[in-house]
Amino acid sequence: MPTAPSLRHALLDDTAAALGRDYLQQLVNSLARHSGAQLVFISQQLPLPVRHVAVMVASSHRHPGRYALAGTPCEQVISRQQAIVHSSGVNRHFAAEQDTAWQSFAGWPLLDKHGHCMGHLALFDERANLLPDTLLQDIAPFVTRAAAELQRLEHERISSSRASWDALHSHFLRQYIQGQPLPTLLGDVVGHIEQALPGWLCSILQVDDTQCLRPLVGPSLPQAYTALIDGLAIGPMVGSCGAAAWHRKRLVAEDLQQHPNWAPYREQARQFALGSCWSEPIIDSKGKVHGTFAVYHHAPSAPTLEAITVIEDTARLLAVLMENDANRQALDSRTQWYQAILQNAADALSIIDMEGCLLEASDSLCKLLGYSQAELRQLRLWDLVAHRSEAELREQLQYTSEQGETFDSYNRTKDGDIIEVEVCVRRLMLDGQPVIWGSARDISLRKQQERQLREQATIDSLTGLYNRPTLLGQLDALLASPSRPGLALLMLDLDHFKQVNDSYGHACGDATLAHIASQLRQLLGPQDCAGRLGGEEFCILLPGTTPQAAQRYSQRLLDTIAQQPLQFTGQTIALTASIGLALLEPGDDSRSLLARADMALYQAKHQGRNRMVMLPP
Ligand SMILES: Nc1nc2c(ncn2[C@@H]2O[C@H](COP(=O)(O)OP(=O)(O)OP(=O)(O)O)[C@@H](O)[C@H]2O)c(=O)[nH]1
Repeated sequence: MPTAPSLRHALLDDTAAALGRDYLQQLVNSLARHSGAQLVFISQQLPLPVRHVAVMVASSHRHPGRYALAGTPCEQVISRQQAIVHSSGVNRHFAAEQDTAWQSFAGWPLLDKHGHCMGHLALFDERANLLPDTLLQDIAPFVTRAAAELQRLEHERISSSRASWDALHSHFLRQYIQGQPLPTLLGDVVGHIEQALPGWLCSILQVDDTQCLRPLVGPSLPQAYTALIDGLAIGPMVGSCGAAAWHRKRLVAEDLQQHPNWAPYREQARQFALGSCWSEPIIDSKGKVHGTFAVYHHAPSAPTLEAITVIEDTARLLAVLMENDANRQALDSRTQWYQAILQNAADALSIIDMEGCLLEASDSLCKLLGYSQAELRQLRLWDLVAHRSEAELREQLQYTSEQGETFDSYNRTKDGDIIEVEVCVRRLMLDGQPVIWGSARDISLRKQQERQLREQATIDSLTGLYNRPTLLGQLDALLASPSRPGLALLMLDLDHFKQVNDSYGHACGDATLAHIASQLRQLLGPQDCAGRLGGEEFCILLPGTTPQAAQRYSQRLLDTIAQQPLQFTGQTIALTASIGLALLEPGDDSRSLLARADMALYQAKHQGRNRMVMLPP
């Protein structure tokens, strides 16, 4: 055995130019050569099962390969993370059943920068007192360097395995984007992991809206076990997955028979031969816990750094997939909802771009205008709107606000009919482009009804002449005009109309009134107007007339009535009427004018009927 400085120098010389695995090999060779030890090796902790190591580099083929630490002096080195030297009698430190001739032993733990033990450097010899007391000190810098090289190799291995995981993750994301359904993908992810890492039994659980666990994937777990988990509420002490989801952080139960969270489930764990369960919550970008990704082993086991990396990366991938899928589902149901609105809306809905092209049209719009969806998409707004030019409509598209506006418009149908519509428009952004959302309602019927109502309110339905309020309104309007041109007001009343009703019936009376109205209408000039004031009494306004012309008109009217009797159901009914005529005088208002005409009519009746009377002013 060389002296301490020369051992250090010898090791330094032998290992100076080496790196990584070469360094470790040179180190054990050099140490064996210069110490004279029969076996020097460096081990690495195995991920599984726990407390096993594998010899990585050795100075001789007498090394044990993979072995359990229990019952060996190496166990103390690794579990206590302490260097140990036995100058003699190390065979007593082996378990009784291990028959070994080793006398001298020295072991150093190889720690990573976090203090985690990666393996150890061991020296064995069958001779006692071979190793100097200063060995621990002398070799310390080489142990540090060996640990660094081991860690570097481990990082290299992890990063190359990570690169292949990353590639796998990209593959799954691509598959998802291409439309692969989520359940299939989750099954594929787990399948890949279980194939790459023998002994891993993976499961993906979902946390549902009621905060209960729902198994999604777990091909290698017994079905009866999966069924037990189904519906379990998450909680701070609920196994590994329930607790991981609850605390939103990884929960590693290395030994299910020991871990407090598994106390209620120990029997099941034994029954299904489950030894450990490491569970990682699946948390999306918004912090929502979608579920858990868990790894079981049949034997108790602790995850290595690499295993943790795989678990974390997988949970991250699952979070992306599950978050996107939830968004996709929400979007799908929203899109379906919009489609349902679009297709079932009573109003005609459309989305139009700034060029007037129809991007979307509801079935009700097709029905309203008589076009098919395909035909509508070939048309522009100006093909469908009547009475407005393309330029006007383009301008309106530009100035439509986000708040929206409502107005009446006219649409042209495929058959060329014009329909009146009430339109509601509003500016929206669609895929980053401004568009106009429009809703049109056919108001032709409403407008027609409004017109009818207006007519009913102004026209006497039996005769088609103005009714009393309208005629009096016309009179007021004429009197209010600043020029106040000459105006004659005729009050006409049928003679003995009661007898017509009594002799021929009420229907004949009605026909009589309509007959008189038609005769009256034929004699009206373009400025004149006539109305039925009630019963068999009519009123005629002759604006811009003279007394003579008004008298002539009155006489012509009386003559026409008398000379053109009513023909009713084969019977000829002779009719006459009386007229009271009043001419507008200065200072007259409608009341005084009407009163004078009334008075004149009364006199006409009194004087024998079938005549016209005009009272002097
Ligand atoms: N058929 C019909 N009869 C009406 C209507 N409005 C009023 N009458 C009838 O018209 C008649 C008016 O009778 P009177 O006021 O006595 O007038 P008259 O018989 O014409 O006699 P004089 O005016 O004095 O010549 C009544 O019998 C009313 O019932 C109507 O809309 N239709």
